[in-house]
Amino acid sequence: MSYIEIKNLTKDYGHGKGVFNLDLTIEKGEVFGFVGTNGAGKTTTIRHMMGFLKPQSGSVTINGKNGWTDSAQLKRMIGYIPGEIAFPDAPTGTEFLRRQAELLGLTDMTYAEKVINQLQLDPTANLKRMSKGMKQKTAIVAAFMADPDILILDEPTTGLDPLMRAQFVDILNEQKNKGTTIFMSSHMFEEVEHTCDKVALIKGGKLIAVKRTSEVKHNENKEYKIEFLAREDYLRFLSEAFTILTRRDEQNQVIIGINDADINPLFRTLKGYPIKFIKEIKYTLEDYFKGIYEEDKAHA
Ligand SMILES: Nc1ncnc2c1ncn2[C@@H]1O[C@H](COP(=O)(O)OP(=O)(O)OP(=O)(O)O)[C@@H](O)[C@H]1O
Repeated sequence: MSYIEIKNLTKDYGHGKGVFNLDLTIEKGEVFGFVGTNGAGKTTTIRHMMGFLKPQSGSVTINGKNGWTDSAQLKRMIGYIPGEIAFPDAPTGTEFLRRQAELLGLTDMTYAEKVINQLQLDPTANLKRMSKGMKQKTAIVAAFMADPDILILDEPTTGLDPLMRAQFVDILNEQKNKGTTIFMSSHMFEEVEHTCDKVALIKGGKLIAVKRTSEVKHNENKEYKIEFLAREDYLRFLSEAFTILTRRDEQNQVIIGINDADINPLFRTLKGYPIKFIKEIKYTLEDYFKGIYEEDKAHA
């Protein structure tokens, strides 16, 4: 049995909204990204995982425990960041975190303080007057402070500036190295591409595909952009035996598609050409899912 199992999960809000027959499995220690546009069903799925919603049909099981009937027990072992943060009434961030720690039976605040420092948060501020980013940072500290075995994070970087996003990725990676199982939603592929082991795409409440990020990174089909210094060289190259994907005549530029096995012949050929530059165009997770999306549309 997988560490987290979502089986046939359905919540039909009507008018095609909700989640439908969702199946997902997450292994212990895996970092799993859950991507979808606004309204795709990410929060609905996560709220079922946290036991805030009862499945209409299907189930969520985490570490052998039922997401609905064992939810009190599960909540104690999961660090959770909700999609919309609504803090209980507390005068300051510090007081809120103190109460959270008390609820969790946490006495050692060393790790909480480490995260506070990493995020450069001043928790002494009035909770109600905190900026969106500060609130988000406070929620991150609250979710991480007990150093839980599972983290369920609903768009955790909302409101964080790029520098703080990078800090957050560092904290995630520390957790990943410790073996924490992490499930995080996002509406951006680039955000999950470098942190997650696997990424799932949800659209209209249905699972479109799941992909291991290493497979995308190590894709053996590459694209290269090459720009030639002289027109005649550019024209001469067009008749070589390479797959030309795009021609940009006015810039003497081509984009070629090539398999790793043919890289050496390419560079041998290019020795006879004065080129301005050659650059690999990285194949991204977004490229992969765009392809799946298009196929899905074509079959719809
Ligand atoms: N209680 C509800 N009653 C009716 N419709 C709902 C309810 N909760 C959510 N929905 C609808 O279900 C769909 C999925 O919502 P959900 O919040 O899960 O999306 P999401 O992927 O988290 O989106 P976002 O990125 O905007 O947070 C949306 O169209 C939403 O309006």
